[in-house]
Amino acid sequence: MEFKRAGVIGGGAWGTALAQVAGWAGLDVLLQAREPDVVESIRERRVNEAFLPGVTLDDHVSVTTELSDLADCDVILAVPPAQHMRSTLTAFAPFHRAGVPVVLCSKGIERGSLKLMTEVLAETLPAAPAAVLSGPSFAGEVARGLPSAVTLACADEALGEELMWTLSAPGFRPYLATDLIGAEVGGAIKNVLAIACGMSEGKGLGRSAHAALITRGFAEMTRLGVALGGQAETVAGLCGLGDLVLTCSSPQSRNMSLGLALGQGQTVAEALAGKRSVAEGYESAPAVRELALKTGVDMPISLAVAALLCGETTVDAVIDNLLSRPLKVERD
Ligand SMILES: NC(=O)c1ccc[n+]([C@@H]2O[C@H](COP(=O)([O-])OP(=O)(O)OC[C@H]3O[C@@H](n4cnc5c(N)ncnc54)[C@H](O)[C@@H]3O)[C@@H](O)[C@H]2O)c1
Ligand SMILES: O=P(O)(O)OC[C@H](O)CO
Repeated sequence: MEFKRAGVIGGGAWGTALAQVAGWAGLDVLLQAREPDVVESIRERRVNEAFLPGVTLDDHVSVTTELSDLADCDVILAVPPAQHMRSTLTAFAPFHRAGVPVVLCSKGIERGSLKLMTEVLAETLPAAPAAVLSGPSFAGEVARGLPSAVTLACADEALGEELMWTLSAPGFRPYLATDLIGAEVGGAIKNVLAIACGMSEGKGLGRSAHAALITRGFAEMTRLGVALGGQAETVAGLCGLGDLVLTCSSPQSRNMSLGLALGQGQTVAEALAGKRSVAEGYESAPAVRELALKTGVDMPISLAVAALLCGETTVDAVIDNLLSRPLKVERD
């Protein structure tokens, strides 16, 4: 099947960057944004000034506020914040045609249900073949054409291959996988771990602590991925380890910069005040904690971040607790 018209749901930074990539790939792209100011700024100035300033959009990209306008698209990229995925897909359901694939591009775990985005998709658009696009990719870099590589996971290998070619563009390289769970878990957990790395940076704990957090955090995301039915090899790819390294290494990351602010002494409310953009680690951390407790997976760093974000502890107590855990073998 050849895809010609892509609908992108979610006019935040990443939805806009992916619309840009799809436009470069030669697709006719319709970007759906909720905010009238976003639609106006793209229509009039070809720039999403609210969420992706400074990037002029490709001529193949047009914009709408209406989900119904995406009814004739032959592939959909779903890019709302993870906590709004269910309501967004439910609103889109009347306009979805059976068999039109949905590529899930958001990173998070739904609070309350503790579900992955593929589970949310299966419940809201059961006739949609699912794919997951996830990996180390800052929207601003991707939308400017800087090189990046991501995992594109799809259980149907032929469809996955078609989507891989469809969504590849100069500088944007999707790598194929079939393990959707592994791809999703990596993207969701790295956001929580990036908050921990930011805190460590903000407290001035040094590069050694940073490397230890990344490595032990990677062990946490791998354990959870495997417990949920994913493969350790997938988590070790771009969607897991790759994204963990990126997100934990740059204050360009909203999650890492939230952690930095907390490490420097701001409260959660102060650090999030006035932000229009999403820090998915903050949103998903309580669900990650519940999921770890439910599955019996040992995730001390993620649990500590969740406790801090929920106001149950302090940065200093988190550090003390992590450093006083019993010593153990490295590989368990
Ligand atoms: N920004 C990046 O570099 C990047 C890269 C890869 C993946 N992602 C993922 O993409 C997803 C979207 O992030 P983003 O960076 O594009 O967002 P953003 O922070 O740039 O913008 C916030 C988005 O939230 C939407 N929103 C707010 N309230 C909503 C509601 N009630 N219902 C539906 N949508 C609502 C806004 O319309 C806007 O699109 C996240 O899961 C994020 O982890 C982001
Ligand atoms: O800014 P963040 O922390 O949401 O990270 C953006 C992307 O997920 C990086 O791959």
